Amino acid sequence: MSALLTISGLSITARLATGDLPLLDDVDLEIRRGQIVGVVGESGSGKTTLARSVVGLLDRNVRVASGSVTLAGDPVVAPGVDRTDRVRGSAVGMVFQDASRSLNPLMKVRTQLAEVLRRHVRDITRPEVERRSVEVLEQMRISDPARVLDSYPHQLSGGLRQRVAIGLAVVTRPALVIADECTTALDVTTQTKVVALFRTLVDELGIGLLFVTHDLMLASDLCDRIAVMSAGRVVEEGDVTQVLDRPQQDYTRRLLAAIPSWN
Ligand SMILES: Nc1ncnc2c1ncn2[C@@H]1O[C@H](COP(=O)(O)OP(=O)(O)OP(=O)(O)O)[C@@H](O)[C@H]1O
Repeated sequence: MSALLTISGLSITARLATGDLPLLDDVDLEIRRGQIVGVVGESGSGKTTLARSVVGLLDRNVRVASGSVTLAGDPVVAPGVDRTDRVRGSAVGMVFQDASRSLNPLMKVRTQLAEVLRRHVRDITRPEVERRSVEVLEQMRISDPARVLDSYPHQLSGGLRQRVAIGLAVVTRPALVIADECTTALDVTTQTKVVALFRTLVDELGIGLLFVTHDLMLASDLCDRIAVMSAGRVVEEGDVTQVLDRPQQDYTRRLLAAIPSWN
C-alpha cells in the first residue's frame, strides 16, 4: 500500500535579520492509512515546524529550501510551491494543544461544525449538516450530542472541548489528521481517554495520524511508529517497540533515560 503522507528531504529555513536559520534539515517521514506516527523530541527540536509544514501554516519568514510533502500522491509542498489550501481542513484535519485555539468561544458547537461542513462539502443540505454533526460527536464517544451541539465551548469540560475539537478536525472525513501536543493541557485521566479515542478513530476510519508530543510515555502507548527529532533532524525513526526498547541513537537513549519511570 502506498503512503498517505510522504515527507521527503524536507529542509526549511527561517529568514532572520542575522541570516538564514535552518529549522528542518533533510527530513524524511511516511504515514500510511491506519497508522499513527509519533514525532517526539525536546522543546525546539522542530516538531511543530514539521507538523505545520504539512498544512502550510508556517510563519511568514519561513520558507521551504528543498524537499517535498506529498499527500496521497499529490505534491502539496515544495520550494516555491504551496498547494496546502486545497487539503487543509478537508483532506487534512488539525488538532492543536489548546482546544480554545481550534474552537471559537463565541459560537455554539453546532454552528462551528456547520461552518466547517459548509466550507468543505459542496451543496451540503441543512439536514445533512445536522446528521453529520450528530454522527461525528457520537464517533467522539460523546453520549449527549444534542446538549453538546447547543453548548458554547466554555460550557463544556476540558476533555469534552478537546473531543469537540477532534470532531471538528474529522467532520470532513480527512485522510490524515495532524495533532500537535493536543493532550498536553489535559489531566492524565482525560489524556488517557483522548489517546484511546484517537486509536479507535484511526482503526475505525482508517485515517493516518501524525501525533506530535514531547511525552514519550504517551507516544509509546499510542503510536505505531516513532520519529525522534533533534535540532531539526529526524535522528531515529522506526517501529515504536524498536525505537523505544532498542534505541540505536545516543540522543534517543538520553531522552528515555530522562524519564524516571521508564526503566
Ligand atoms: N518563524 C520562526 N523564526 C525563527 N525561528 C523559528 C521560527 N519558528 C520556529 N523557530 C525556531 O525553530 C525551532 C523549532 O521550533 P518548533 O516550534 O518547531 O519546535 P518544537 O519541537 O515544536 O518545540 P516545542 O515542543 O517547544 O513546541 C525553535 O528553536 C524555534 O525557536
